[in-house]
Amino acid sequence: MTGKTLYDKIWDAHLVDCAEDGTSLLYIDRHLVHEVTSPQAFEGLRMSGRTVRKPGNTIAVPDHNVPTTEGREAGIENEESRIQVEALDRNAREFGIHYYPVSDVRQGIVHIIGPEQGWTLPGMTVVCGDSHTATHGAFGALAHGIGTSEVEHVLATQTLIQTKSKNMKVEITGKLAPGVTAKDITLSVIGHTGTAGGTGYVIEYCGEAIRALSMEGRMTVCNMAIEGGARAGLIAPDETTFAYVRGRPHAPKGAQWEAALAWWKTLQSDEDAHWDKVVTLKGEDIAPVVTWGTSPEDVLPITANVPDPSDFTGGKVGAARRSLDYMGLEPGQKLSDIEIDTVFIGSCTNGRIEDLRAAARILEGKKIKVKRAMVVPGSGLVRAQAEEEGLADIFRQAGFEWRMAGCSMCLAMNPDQLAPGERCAATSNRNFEGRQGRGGRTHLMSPAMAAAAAVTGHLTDVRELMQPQAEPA
Ligand SMILES: CC(C)[C@H](C(=O)O)[C@@H](O)C(=O)O
Ligand code: SF4
Repeated sequence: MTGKTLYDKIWDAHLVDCAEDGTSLLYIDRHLVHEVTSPQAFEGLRMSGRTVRKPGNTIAVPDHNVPTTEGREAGIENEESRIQVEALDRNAREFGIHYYPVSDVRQGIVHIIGPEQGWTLPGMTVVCGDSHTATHGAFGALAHGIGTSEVEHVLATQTLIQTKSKNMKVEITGKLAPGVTAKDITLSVIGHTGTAGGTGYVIEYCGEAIRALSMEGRMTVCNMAIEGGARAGLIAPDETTFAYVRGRPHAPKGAQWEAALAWWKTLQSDEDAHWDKVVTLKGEDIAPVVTWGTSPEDVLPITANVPDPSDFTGGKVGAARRSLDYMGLEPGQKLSDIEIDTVFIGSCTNGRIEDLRAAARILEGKKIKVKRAMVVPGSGLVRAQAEEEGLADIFRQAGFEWRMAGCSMCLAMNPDQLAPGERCAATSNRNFEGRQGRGGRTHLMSPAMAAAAAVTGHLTDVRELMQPQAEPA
């Protein structure tokens, strides 16, 4: 008998039933809810006279539609947005689930506050009506993004119908060079596999370069598993994970902590586990990257040039031509010559404290050369910590707007939007047409790279701005 992968282990531990055709019923430990994909689900419960099966394991927060300017408690102007947030307010109170309203300092992007509050723990099944639920896989939790009808199903039953995916291993060997971050890893993997490379798989990220990442970095990597087509992303829990989780408000305490820890330590893929697909990248080969097109797979090292559509084959020729047309770029142009109008630092990919620190390190003592730049911390607590550490002052002095927590310009469901043709260096995860506002042009990159673009006014190799590191004694 072959061994099990981490995915197999969590799956088996939550399997309630499996039909002959493979249709399975999984028990769900945590259900995270936001205002966009939940109104009809709660309405469905109401209409059928049902309640939430496990209100104590269900956590709601408004994030996509919330304004990020101060005084936002006064209300939301846009009617559609206001209706969604008001519905969540009402549903959370009526169904008695945990709730973090905008007035609560713990409010933030759902995928940031789950881990922050200790709701996300190793070995759990976590679901949310949101594709970037993959983020929680950084803890060695099996985290599925689900649709609104599934949200209703989980609310009512605390279970989810799934068929099992195949196992894919993505190994990043060796060490990252200075200036290279988790975002560069995850974008480079998608550049390598394509946005469909993970279709039908759950990815486990492993290897020395992954082990060396902080929890923040691991969340950045897993966040984008979905952009590579995978059902979920996972990283086996280790001492870094346990240290992050310990003491969080909803993490187990005392004897329960000890018992949980003993189980968590078994959550690794066995040596002889079977992998249906394996991808290996060398950490040393990964460069700071940026996207040039309208898909996350359109990614290149910052030292490269804009590609020529004729470099591609098949359907990609036309896709590249359309991308370049939309992005207003010429083949052969140096990526580092592309001028930027706006910088957006935030999102569930890169809106955590370490991301803000990395950007602030580049910005310290400098001024922005772009038309506008904003930092949108991923949660109220990230914002408070950044203020305490003096990062907010660095951002403000550089000319950045210092905002309240939410999804913001990651997808422009609130007033934070690009104008047609406006070009943005963004730390988020999707560069689709119109993603940040109709006609807006998005280049994805790491927080340090976004900060570098802010101070030079064009896409920039962050390594040119880094202080030389002192040699260790
Ligand atoms: C609005 C929501 C359903 C959507 C998602 O599922 O990912 C959003 O969070 C996004 O990033 O596009
Ligand atoms: S920050 Fe962006 S990617 Fe993340 S949940 Fe919000 S809209 Fe989706």
